[in-house]
Amino acid sequence: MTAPILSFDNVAFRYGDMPVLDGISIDIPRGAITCLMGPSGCGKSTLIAMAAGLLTPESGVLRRADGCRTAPMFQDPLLLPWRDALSNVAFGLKAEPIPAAERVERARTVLEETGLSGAELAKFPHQLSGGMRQRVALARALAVAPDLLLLDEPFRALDPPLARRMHARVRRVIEERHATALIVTHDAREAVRIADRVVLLSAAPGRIRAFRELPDRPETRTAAEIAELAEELDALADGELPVRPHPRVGQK
Ligand SMILES: Nc1ncnc2c1ncn2[C@@H]1O[C@H](COP(=O)(O)OP(=O)(O)OP(=O)(O)O)[C@@H](O)[C@H]1O
Repeated sequence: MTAPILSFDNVAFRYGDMPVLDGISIDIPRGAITCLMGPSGCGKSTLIAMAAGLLTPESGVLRRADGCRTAPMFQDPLLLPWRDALSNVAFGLKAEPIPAAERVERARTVLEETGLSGAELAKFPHQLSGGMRQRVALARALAVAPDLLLLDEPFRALDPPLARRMHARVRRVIEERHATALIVTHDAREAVRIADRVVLLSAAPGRIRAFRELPDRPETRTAAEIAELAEELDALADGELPVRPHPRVGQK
């Protein structure tokens, strides 16, 4: 068994005196997509920020594999307002040992794959729609060829056909590069369309409520299977199905 790329061991976190996460133990295995779901305010974004190294657990241990390149994307796309879409993505590649012209070409390719091209690439963040800004932020995360993608509701502002294209794009990145993704979503169908495994958190302070390893590869799931699995996840989240105990979530 290869070591997980990310591992939470009894992690707790609080803002001031408000507990936000408690007793979080999860292993995130390499080469898979894990979706994180749970009620609003249960600490999903906080968990992503900790995984990105921006917040430190109050207690417990959070381990990232040595040399792991992490690319986070937060709910509010943090784009540089004085750079256009192309330059925002190319700027994210600044640390790469490649010539500037190549950075721009790579940025253009990834943006085109997220459905942005032509005049849109020269638009500044304030000239882009919310969905376009989100795609620029997603392109920036994908462009750096990360080992670990941390995506907080990355498809929220996209129309359904575009969201499905982005699901396929993210999956391709994961499979081609044997990368890993931890993705927050509120949408059980979306989770089933993209994920290998789903972690459900309870209401605040977030604890792991349930874990579900999904059968087969997402792209082979039929519409009927997607509907059935999504219904099951919703029922688990609503407490309508018994939660099976697990020794350590996600351990294979
Ligand atoms: N910087 C902060 N300072 C204080 N409290 C915060 C801060 N960020 C988040 N919180 C609080 O921590 C709790 C968890 O927030 P978080 O954003 O992690 O939840 P979430 O599960 O991602 O929510 P949502 O699904 O609505 O995006 C919420 O009660 C929120 O108000």
